[in-house]
Amino acid sequence: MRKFSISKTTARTMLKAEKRFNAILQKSKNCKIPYDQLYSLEVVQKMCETKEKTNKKKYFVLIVAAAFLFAYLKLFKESECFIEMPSEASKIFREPENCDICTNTFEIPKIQNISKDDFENLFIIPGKPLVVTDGTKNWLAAETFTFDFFKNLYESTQDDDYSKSDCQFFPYKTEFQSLKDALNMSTKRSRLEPGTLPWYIGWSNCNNKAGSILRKYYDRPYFLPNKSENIALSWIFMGGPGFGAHMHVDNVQYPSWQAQLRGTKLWKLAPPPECLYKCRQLEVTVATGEISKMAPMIYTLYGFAIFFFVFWCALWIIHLIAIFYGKYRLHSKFSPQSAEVPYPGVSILKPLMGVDPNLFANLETFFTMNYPKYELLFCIEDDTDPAIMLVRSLMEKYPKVDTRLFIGAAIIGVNPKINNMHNAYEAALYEFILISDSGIRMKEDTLQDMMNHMTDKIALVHQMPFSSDRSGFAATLEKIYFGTAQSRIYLTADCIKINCHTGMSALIRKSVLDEEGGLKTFGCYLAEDFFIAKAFTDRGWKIRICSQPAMQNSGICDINSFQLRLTRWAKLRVAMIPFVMIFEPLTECMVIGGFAAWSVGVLFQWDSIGFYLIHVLIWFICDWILLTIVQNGSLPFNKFDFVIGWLFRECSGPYLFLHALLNPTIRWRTRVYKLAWGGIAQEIKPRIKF
Ligand SMILES: CCCCCCCC/C=C\CCCCCCCC(=O)N[C@@H](CO[C@@H]1OC[C@@H](O)[C@H](O)[C@H]1O)[C@H](O)/C=C/CCCCCCCCCCCCC
Ligand SMILES: O=c1ccn([C@@H]2O[C@H](COP(=O)(O)OP(=O)(O)O)[C@@H](O)[C@H]2O)c(=O)[nH]1
Repeated sequence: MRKFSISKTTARTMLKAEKRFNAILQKSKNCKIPYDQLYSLEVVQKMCETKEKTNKKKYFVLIVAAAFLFAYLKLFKESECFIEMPSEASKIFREPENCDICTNTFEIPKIQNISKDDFENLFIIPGKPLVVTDGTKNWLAAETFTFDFFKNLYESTQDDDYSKSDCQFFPYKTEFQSLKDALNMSTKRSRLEPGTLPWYIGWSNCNNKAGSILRKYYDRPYFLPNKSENIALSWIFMGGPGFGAHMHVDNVQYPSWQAQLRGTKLWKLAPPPECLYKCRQLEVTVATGEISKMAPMIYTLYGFAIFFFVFWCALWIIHLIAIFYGKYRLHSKFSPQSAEVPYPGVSILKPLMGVDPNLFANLETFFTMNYPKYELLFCIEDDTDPAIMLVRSLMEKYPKVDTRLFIGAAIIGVNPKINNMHNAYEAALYEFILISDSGIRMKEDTLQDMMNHMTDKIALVHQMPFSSDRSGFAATLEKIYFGTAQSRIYLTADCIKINCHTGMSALIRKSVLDEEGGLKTFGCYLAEDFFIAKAFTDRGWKIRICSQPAMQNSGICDINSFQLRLTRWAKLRVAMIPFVMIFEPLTECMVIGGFAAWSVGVLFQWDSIGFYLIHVLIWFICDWILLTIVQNGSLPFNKFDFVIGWLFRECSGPYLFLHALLNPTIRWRTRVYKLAWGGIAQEIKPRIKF
């Protein structure tokens, strides 16, 4: 039995009927009834009729479909596709772009004299845009192609097949229905005269006669590779400002170029939606005579991204050097020198100014040092300074310690610390000088440790600034700063032999300083420490840090004075070494993290926020490791205090540096100075009497 296209109910009925009919056939066979007699049955005749009718219907449908196909092919025989995709649907169903064509492209380069090979390799193959500024040299089109020229051209060539199906006309925002309509606008309007409606139109030329005339006025651009094909269809766009084409997709299969024959045109290239997070919008203004090819290139921003990324990598190397060098150099055990080679004598200069709550205890540590031969030379500028009383009481307490008190400063330069120490320096007995600031606390063996590092080629041994254990947030902050941000640079600089001597505690070979003219030579600088070390290294001597960090233990410990001190130091550094102005802020975790996060976004398309957070976390961990190395024992605060103190320091650091840059005058204790580039200081206000 044949099956027809039928509903389910009908199919079931037919199946039943078929079964019954088969049963009848079987019965008729069993009863030996011939088949031709069955045909006489009414039901069989009806069934045959239905089959014939159905066949006729089928033939009819086939004929109609063939007729439609024939008509369609006749009508649309020029179309490439059997069924055209509606233009809106083609945008939805277009294949996604490979974003490599626009990733890392921030600018459209303007180039001249480009070779065919360069054009092909640098722009065509990677699909990048460019503007060739000498693209239309020797063309007559720039002078010839005017509105009137096109009007005359099309009027004189109208009989050519002007209405070809591939002739396209874009009226944009104008009211024109066709090119003919547009070319018929008033002369005033065509010249964009004030008071007339603006216009901007574009069309593809499909007029063969007009095409061959047009081609006399321009050439194939010189930079197009020989093998590149030229499509005969030319597009012409003209009009005034403000009425240009809207943002659209040019669905062209080949790279295209556009010559700017008159005026200028702003091109905006937007990435397709699938590349929005990888590419950015580009803009370029193409001037008369320039040819632009659409696509981008890596430029200044890319250069910056590489710079920041490399700088960021260098900082991680500095982190590692500081950690490993700190572990190796700091707190190393030493064996005291044998009695046969006795320790040389040391004259210790203690410049004092005023009294703080810890001064007595700090000074006392100098009377109890385990060092065989030294003298203590206290220098106090002002004879009314209460520090005099304090020193005298210590001298009485430790009469066996060789101690002298120098009251009154020599005026040999602007640096008050040098002025204060000058008389004592001149009276010093020993071949080594220890300059030690008032807030420094010594351990019994600190001077031994310093002297142990004073080998033959070394003329200056200094202590890396750190701070003693004190309570309060300001003390925590100080310890975090000196044990992390400053130690990092200090240790790395010492490791790679860069001068970063801070003069709060420095053992100096006096003979070398005398060769430089003594302390007074450095009285013109506020940062005498830096210039002393520089003079030594210039003479071929080495400087190095000892294994014990300097324990600053001033009794004045508050956030404001700490920040003022850091700002003052920053001003000194900037004046002495101007490159610090740019590089120092970049050594800050939060600042370089931001730049590096941006860089990796540009260079590798990594997620900037995630990168930044990981950067801060690892930086934080490295700082914690370094701080524990510098402390070499349990810290006087817990991890939570460290987190708060560290965040405060890291966030305030860049601000303090900026503040230092914006306010270059320097206030140091009772005096105010200004610094010239190079570090020479000048006092600008008379001394303030407290
Ligand atoms: C790729 C890396 C580039 C690195 C750029 C480095 C920028 C510097 C960053 C941080 C600064 C930390 C510097 C270390 C300590 C400086 C402390 C300081 O400023 N001290 C000055 C003031 O000291 C007091 O001055 C008055 C005196 O009487 C007191 O007794 C002193 O305590 C001091 O004058 C300056 C000393 C030297 C400063 C040198 C700074 C340049 C450091 C460049 C190091 C580069 C290391 C690069 C590692 C790769
Ligand atoms: O006018 C001054 C300023 C400072 N000093 C001494 O110089 C050393 C460093 O001073 P300060 O601690 O103020 O400098 P900082 O370490 O903050 O740069 C200390 O011993 C001060 O007593 C001095 O003798 N006269």
